[in-house]
Amino acid sequence: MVTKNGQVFQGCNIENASFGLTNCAERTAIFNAVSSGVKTFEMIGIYGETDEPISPCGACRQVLTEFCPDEMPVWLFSKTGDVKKTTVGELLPYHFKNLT
Ligand SMILES: O=c1ccn([C@H]2C[C@H](O)[C@@H](CO)O2)c(=O)[nH]1
Ligand SMILES: [Zn+2]
Repeated sequence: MVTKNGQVFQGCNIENASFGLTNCAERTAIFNAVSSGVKTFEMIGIYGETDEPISPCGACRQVLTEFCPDEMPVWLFSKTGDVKKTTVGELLPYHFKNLT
């Protein structure tokens, strides 16, 4: 995750024996930044050991929408170097927003 002021916060998949509690790399990176007091983001790159560019799960998409603007670039990478560029808003259209 690259912040507006040029910092880079990394994340990794943090697995748990109770699978649903696993924290994906994307959310780890966001929480890493937020827990360091940084909440303005420029772009995120997501890498997977996959044949196709990896795609974030629904939970990470929701968290991305809450901390990042819809137009923020999201770069998806595969193990072979293929790259796909998308945005937070494209990944989760019509997303839930806090209305209060
Ligand atoms: O089969 C899979 C698919 C995705 N991820 C994780 C790795 C990384 O945290 C995130 C990327 O979206 O998903 C896995 O661990 N296993
Ligand atoms: Zn995820």
